[in-house]
Amino acid sequence: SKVEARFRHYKWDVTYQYKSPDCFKKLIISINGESPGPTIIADQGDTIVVELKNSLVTENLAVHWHGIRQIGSPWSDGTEAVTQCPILPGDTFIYKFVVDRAGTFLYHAHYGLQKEAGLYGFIIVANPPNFTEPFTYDYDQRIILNDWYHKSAYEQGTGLSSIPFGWVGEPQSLLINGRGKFNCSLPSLKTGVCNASNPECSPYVLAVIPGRTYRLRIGSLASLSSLSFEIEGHNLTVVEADGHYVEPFVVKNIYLYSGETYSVLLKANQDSSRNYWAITNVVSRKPSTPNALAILNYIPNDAQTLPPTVPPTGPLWNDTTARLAQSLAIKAHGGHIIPIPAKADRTIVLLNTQNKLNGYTKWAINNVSLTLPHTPYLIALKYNLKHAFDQTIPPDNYDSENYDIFNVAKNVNTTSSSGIYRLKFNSTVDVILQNANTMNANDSETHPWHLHGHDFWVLGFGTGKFNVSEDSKKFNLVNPITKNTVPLHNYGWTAVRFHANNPGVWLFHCHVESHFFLGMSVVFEEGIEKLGELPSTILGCGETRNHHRP
Ligand SMILES: O=C1O[C@H]([C@@H](O)CO)C(O)=C1O
Repeated sequence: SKVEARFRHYKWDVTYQYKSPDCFKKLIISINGESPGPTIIADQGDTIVVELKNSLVTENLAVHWHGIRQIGSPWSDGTEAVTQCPILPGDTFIYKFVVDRAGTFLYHAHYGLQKEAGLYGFIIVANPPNFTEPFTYDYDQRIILNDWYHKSAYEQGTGLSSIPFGWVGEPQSLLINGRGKFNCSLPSLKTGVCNASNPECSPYVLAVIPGRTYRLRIGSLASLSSLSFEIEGHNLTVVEADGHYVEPFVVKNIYLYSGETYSVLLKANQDSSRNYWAITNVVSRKPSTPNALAILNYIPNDAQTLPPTVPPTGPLWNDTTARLAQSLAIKAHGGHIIPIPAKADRTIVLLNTQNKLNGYTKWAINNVSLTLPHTPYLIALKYNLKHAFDQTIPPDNYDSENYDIFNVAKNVNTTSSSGIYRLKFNSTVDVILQNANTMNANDSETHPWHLHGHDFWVLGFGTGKFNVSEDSKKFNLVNPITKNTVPLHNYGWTAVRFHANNPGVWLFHCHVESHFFLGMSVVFEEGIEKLGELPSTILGCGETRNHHRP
């Protein structure tokens, strides 16, 4: 039984609204009044059409479809300054793309720091009807995790771009399916801004039927935090990661880095006379953000009845070993291994550093902090607008002999550039992400790296400085998982391989929103000459104004 590929049409109006997701009232960015936004539910092969109206009044907008490769539609990737001009206030932009693979994906704003303000959601793509998944379940549920700030995206962006540096700080709360709990009884709060009994911030309730198995699709779109998620008294069996089947493994808690998705199986096999806590907590950074709680409600108990127990506190924030172990445990499911090319045509080593530039704080890759151009790369490359961005090609390596990744660099100054990496079309590329100390002594952060336009094979993770001859021998070429987002653990390295076979221009960046904003990104181009005419709707800014716009 073959189902005809369909068009799925969405009409989204993006507006600011006053909402209290963690009981604290602030302006958030909504889609049709909602945050998290509506879930896109489609079948593999469907064409998604999103008519996106920017009703933010005074702000530009762009939306990225995270994990969708955009094969044949690189202009729909939604990356402002890379694949399109920003959508101006009052304008409507039409995103049109095919969801070519089944799995769990995300979407979120990709202009400035707007993801932080609440524009995010799920994309769930179902398999064809004759396809058998390597596991079974009774019900399919979704959990989207986020961290939450009370300052506006505008205020945060301005702080990050100022001298002295205005760091965004730790988030005020965490949200499970858009609900968290800020402490409204703090004496410093003005009356009326925080209301602990506002129904908008009542905990999310996951109702389960005793004995049944639930597939929980969990995704994180945190702006800063690495998270752990667990359900009191229940194991979780990990079965999918970033839209690929995983050789199942059982965990008590699952770590999620911003931009990752997982499916886990939850069996409702505990004491059905009571409810249980679900919690998410911050890991990797010293937490000063309260955990978010949700309720696992065994039907027919009252959903509002709080579990009789003290909520679990989650794993220790500084247990790097446990987090590395979970990264290493994720392998492609035996029946779903995507064959990996035996070797790479090119290896790019990317050193991640925190730096200064003329007194500003930046993040840099191989001592280059990316500045996004005013003319999107895709358009500049297609129309050969050579002045639109820096033609200097960034380095494939750093001075690894002389760089001490365990200490603050002697000279923390960096450079900035809008230069990009040009990849040979159809070549196989290895990227070694190398972490280092920040500008603070004894400090190295976790960075979730996300690649647009591709999935990559995860070759390996390690601690310390990557050693080419030793560590590359240990790459997993047997059953590596394919993903689009992967953590770079503190003081460690992460190696990935991808096939540069998707004509377009693609960001590869740290998914910590403020780090990307501060330049922690590179840009890959491949096969631009293979692209036909660009849609005129992506034009209109920078040097593209000279090209025809209807
Ligand atoms: O970019 C960052 O800046 C701060 C801190 O290093 C300086 O205040 C922090 O934790 C980051 O991730």
